[in-house]
Amino acid sequence: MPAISSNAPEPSRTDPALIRNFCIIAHIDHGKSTLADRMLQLTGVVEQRQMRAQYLDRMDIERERGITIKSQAVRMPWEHDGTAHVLNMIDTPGHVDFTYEVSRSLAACEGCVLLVDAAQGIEAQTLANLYLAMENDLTIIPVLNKIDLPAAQPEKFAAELAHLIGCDPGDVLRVSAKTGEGVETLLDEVVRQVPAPVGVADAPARAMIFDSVYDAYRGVVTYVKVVDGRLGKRERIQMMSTGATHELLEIGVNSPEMTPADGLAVGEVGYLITGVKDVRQSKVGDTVTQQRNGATEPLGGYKDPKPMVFSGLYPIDGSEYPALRDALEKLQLNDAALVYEPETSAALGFGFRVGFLGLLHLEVIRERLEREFGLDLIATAPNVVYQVTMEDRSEHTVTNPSEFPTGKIDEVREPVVRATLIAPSEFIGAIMELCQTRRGSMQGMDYLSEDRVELRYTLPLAEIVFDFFDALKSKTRGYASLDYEPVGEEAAALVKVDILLHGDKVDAFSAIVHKDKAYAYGVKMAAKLRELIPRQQFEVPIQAAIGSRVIARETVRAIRKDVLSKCYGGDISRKRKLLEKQKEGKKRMKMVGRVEVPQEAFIAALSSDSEGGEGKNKK
Ligand SMILES: Nc1nc2c(ncn2[C@@H]2O[C@H](COP(=O)(O)OP(=O)(O)OP(=O)(O)O)[C@@H](O)[C@H]2O)c(=O)[nH]1
Repeated sequence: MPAISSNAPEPSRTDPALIRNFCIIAHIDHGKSTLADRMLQLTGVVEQRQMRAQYLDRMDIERERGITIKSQAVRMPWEHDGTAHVLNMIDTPGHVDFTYEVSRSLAACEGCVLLVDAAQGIEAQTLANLYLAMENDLTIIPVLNKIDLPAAQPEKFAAELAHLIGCDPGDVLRVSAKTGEGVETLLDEVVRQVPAPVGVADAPARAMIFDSVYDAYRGVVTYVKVVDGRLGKRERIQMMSTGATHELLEIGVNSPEMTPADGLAVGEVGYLITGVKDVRQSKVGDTVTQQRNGATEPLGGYKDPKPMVFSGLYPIDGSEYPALRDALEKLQLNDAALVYEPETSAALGFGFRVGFLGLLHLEVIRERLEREFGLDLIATAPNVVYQVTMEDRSEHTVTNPSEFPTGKIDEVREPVVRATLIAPSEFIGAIMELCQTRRGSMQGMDYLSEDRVELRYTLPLAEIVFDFFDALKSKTRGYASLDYEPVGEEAAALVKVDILLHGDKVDAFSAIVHKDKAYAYGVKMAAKLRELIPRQQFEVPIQAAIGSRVIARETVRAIRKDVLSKCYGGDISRKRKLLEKQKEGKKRMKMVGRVEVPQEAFIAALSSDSEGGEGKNKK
């Protein structure tokens, strides 16, 4: 186990003036992990020979145990001008779904490395992360990566970056995370440019939680940055948002293995273990203090993560319902943002309505449920949260379209996002057209360089969650990048469309849509179901309706399926066998009023694969 290298001061005895806390922010694939690996190697935290093996081993363990044990913050020694410094490199979750968590991680740093691929230039996530870093007043070190690539255009993109953050193109560092070129200079610049943390050493301890992960063996591991005072081992600590107290079983730093220490002092970054089993008891953004003579004022704002997107999750095999409940419970131990409650649907049986931070979060959870827990699931179309004000001024929060209130509605509000799209300028028209059809309103447009452009839109979140990204990729041949952040709610002309089979509502297909799109939705769903529902012994009308007004109709014609028709003659046992067989088949049928529908039909109708068209992924 690599110990903290001998030239680095011990935790809790480090002079804050020698500490530098920084993170690397980048668009996906611009080389953040590779650069981090190179830094670990150069600072001697991981030996050259072990580098590859070590990281692959780790991933195996992660896979086997199904947990994330990747270090959230690594302590590295670095000598600059003959003085031993401590660099804490803090990892940030890269995606917009986890913006709150990103901003907490950034709040634990004083500076950041803004890494941009020298062959690609600035992308949407680069900007989103940059803005967060600016909000947190971080010192920004602009760096171009992959300068070894033949396709690299360092001059062009250095100018782009310099223009964006307002510096001289000559100040943009150039590195190759792959070959290691320029990385030493970068580490020196981190020491030179990033300010040392400041805090009051003899005040009551205040430490900010910037991450907490669940480990099957050790319970919750909480990552903190100590802002004031000192946390010592075996102390009793208190979570300031809830007042809950815990004994500190272990305190230490990652270097990159967990290395226990006596304590953590001002400006230091490390981990705490208290034996709690549920990440919700150790929330990102909360402040930790001592129980005795603790601080009275928590650090900066603490927010509960708020689910933005909801979907119903149902086991395809109804007997897997308890397994699904157990699996969700387990995932929640490591994911404070995951919320769920039981729900029943006439069409799909017993399941859960699950709330997610965004579409990526939904996909990750769904995939984990299927892969790690072996569940076969059907998910209803994702929907956002609507606020409905009735004429009598009562307010309703709607997370499930089938629960949309009936009666006199005054106003329906939906969440809107501010989206940033970056693409080569030849695609401006295509992007504008797409945003237009998704009810977007343009806020501005800037040229990043002569042939690349940034477009800013506000868009209803509901228009983005479904297949916006896929449509964008296919219209721009994969060249556009997208990022967005919630910016509140807006009133819109929204209506609920119900789908009725033989006069009975099918809850799983109710949707809240803009009134201009209600007709198209109704026609599409009715046509889809007509294909999928087998003929019955009577005629089955399929209708789409807004309230009591029918907006589309299809009909499944009647058929009499007489299984005995071939059995003239009188073999009673044969007849019985056939009737038994027919009964078996009916077990997999769901009854909607009088209509029998095979569950497969619901599943097929809900899966977006059957849609085709622009929505499908052409990555
Ligand atoms: N040629 C070259 N390739 C690089 C360099 N840095 C990273 N790469 C490659 O770029 C790809 C993405 O690198 P990662 O380090 O995984 O990027 P990342 O930003 O961490 O990506 P995510 O973890 O997916 O967000 C990998 O195939 C790397 O090998 C570089 O300096 N030169």
